[in-house]
Amino acid sequence: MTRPSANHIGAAAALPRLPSWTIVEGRDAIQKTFKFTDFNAAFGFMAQVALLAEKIDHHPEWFNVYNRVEVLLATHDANGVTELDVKMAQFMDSIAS
Ligand SMILES: C[C@H](O)[C@H](O)[C@H]1CNC2=NC(N)=NC(=O)C2=N1
Repeated sequence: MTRPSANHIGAAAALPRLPSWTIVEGRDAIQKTFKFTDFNAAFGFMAQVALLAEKIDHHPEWFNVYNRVEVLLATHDANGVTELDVKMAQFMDSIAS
């Protein structure tokens, strides 16, 4: 797999391709809260994302309580949103049920 570009594109440019995500206030980042049936489903989601994160060396900021996973995506090296974040967001959407 080719690693997507880590060039800065910005949250506003990413959002049209990610309709269910929102822009973070005061920071160039995007966010979404995922809800699952239970902790097992939430943690299964996180485990799948963790495998991609290691593969592309790009890691989400997230917070989990029981069936809820709050995700924030940004590329620290670029000080904002890049194609890596778009890819990660699209992958999360594709595996969340
Ligand atoms: C040194 C290492 O390549 C970097 O810290 C990687 C790892 N994971 C990362 N994750 C995210 N979200 N942004 C980064 O800039 C980033 N950089």
